[in-house]
Amino acid sequence: MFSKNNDFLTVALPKGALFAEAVELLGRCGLNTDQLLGDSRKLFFTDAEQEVNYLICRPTDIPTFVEYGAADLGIVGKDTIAEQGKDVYELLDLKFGFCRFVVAAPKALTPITDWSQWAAARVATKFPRVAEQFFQSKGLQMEIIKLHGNIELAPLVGLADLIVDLVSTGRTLRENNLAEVEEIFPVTARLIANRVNLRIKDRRIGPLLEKLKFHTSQRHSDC
Ligand SMILES: Nc1ncnc2c1ncn2[C@@H]1O[C@H](COP(=O)(O)OP(=O)(O)OP(=O)(O)O)[C@@H](O)[C@H]1O
Ligand SMILES: O=P(O)(O)OC[C@H]1O[C@H](OP(=O)(O)OP(=O)(O)O)[C@H](O)[C@@H]1O
Repeated sequence: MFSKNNDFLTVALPKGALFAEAVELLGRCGLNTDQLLGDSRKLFFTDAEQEVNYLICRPTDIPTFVEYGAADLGIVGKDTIAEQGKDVYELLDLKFGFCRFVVAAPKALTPITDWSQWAAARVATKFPRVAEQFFQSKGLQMEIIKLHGNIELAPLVGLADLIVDLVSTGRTLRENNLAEVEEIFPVTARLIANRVNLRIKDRRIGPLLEKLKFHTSQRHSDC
């Protein structure tokens, strides 16, 4: 059962691309993650011995669970944090989930050297806030079109002129005849905390944070 005992630490984990590495990192820090490794449809797990609850959440929902204190800690990409601007405390760069926010365009139209010719262009993205801020910093007022995925389709079918999206290997751009125009900022997974619970549960969060710092610094020097 999910424990509502206040001594328990509740950690929100992102299902999907970041899940396996998040679980592996917590395991390295001494948490018993065995329950998380099975093929289960359960959305929460409780480790009564270590007094930890784990919530399995959609990545985009992690900041909400943490902001409201339903989870004390969460693991989520910097992309999601930047886009949502929720009131959560970003504790640590976990140094996995490496990717980059980029502007991309149909390959034939790149490189773009003169942005003034793109004023009022249509930009498809899952991240309207990040896109808006980037183009505003260039003094450009673009028409931002919010999509929920497969953003690379938009320029191919004339829905948009440009996209703002995450790139890791670059394969999705390449296979859809798009090319990177400009990097916006790099992205990694981050540890976030509820601002109030961070103080109240310092006894639980402090030691875990120290272990995570140690293991993420090791990880960096491994690369
Ligand atoms: N190609 C990639 N390479 C590395 N990391 C990535 C890549 N794509 C996304 N990520 C990172 O993984 C996080 C989760 O991505 P994932 O695709 O699992 O979920 P999502 O579909 O974006 O979330 P949701 O289902 O809540 O909309 C992203 O927020 C980003 O930080
Ligand atoms: O550079 P690559 O290694 O090809 O990775 C980039 C792709 O990964 C992400 O998509 P995801 O798989 O999360 O699907 P989505 O389009 O539904 O967000 C991102 O939105 C790109 O489409």
